[in-house]
Amino acid sequence: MQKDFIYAEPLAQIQDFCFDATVAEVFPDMIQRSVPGYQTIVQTIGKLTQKYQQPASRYYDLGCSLGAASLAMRRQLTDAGSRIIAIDNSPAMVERCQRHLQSFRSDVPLEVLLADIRDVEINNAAIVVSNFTLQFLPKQHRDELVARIYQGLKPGGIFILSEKIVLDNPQTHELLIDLHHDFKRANGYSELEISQKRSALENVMLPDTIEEHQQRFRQAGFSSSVVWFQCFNFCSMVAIKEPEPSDA
Ligand SMILES: Nc1ncnc2c1ncn2[C@@H]1O[C@H](C[S@+](CC[C@H]([NH3+])C(=O)[O-])CC(=O)[O-])[C@@H](O)[C@H]1O
Ligand SMILES: O=C(O)C(=O)Cc1ccccc1
Repeated sequence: MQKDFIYAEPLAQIQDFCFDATVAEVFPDMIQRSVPGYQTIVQTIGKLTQKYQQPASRYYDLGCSLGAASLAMRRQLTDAGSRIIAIDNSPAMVERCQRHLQSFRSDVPLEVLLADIRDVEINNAAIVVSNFTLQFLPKQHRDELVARIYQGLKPGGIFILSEKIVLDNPQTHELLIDLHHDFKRANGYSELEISQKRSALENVMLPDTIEEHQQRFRQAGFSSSVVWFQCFNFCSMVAIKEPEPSDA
């Protein structure tokens, strides 16, 4: 695995963070050392797939990067009539994702699309995953996407949303940022790397509060949601579309 040294040297000017070939090349190391609980979250996407799979359904991975969530879902799917659709708008990510996924054999079809998640139709879905992607969409486009996700889910389907979060309270907000920076330091990032990356993300990654996510879920129509994971300012939620009433 190639190590992430992207922000290790002082940069004269810090460009906005983007998912280009340099980032794609070191991505597994970057995400592992930057996102507390990343591995637990990906594993749990697998567990949730085991529990919420439905026959002849679609599974969407929005902002798939190298396909970690798609792979976690595919390992659990038992119905050959299922189909996984992984989407990313970074050509460097999509190219590497396709290459990576080819090395695993499976009966479940998986297509990787180079597209903007705002332009892709979602339908007949048992599960939609956005694992740290919604936070990169302009704020004014988030409500509409979550509403489309709700519409595209089958009854009893779930939306798994992992996000960096902000808090309304400045004191507790700073505390969680501090703890996250400690986590990065413990994983070998220097003060310079932490501060340069923070600047690069400032204009492109705009996290919401947990309450904003919950309000958006309700507005879209989800009958229930839960924060199933939180470590510092990173969390993962599950929103459930009401199942059809059974005849029994
Ligand atoms: N509008 C968009 N349309 C499509 N893709 C997008 C868009 N905006 C951003 N992306 C893509 O969303 C991904 C976000 S990374 C996801 C990790 C992965 N889910 C994982 O489970 O390893 C999270 C992170 O790096 O913090 C990148 O690959 C972007 O190109
Ligand atoms: O590194 C950070 O500070 C993050 O917020 C997580 C992250 C991980 C990978 C790409 C962009 C942001």
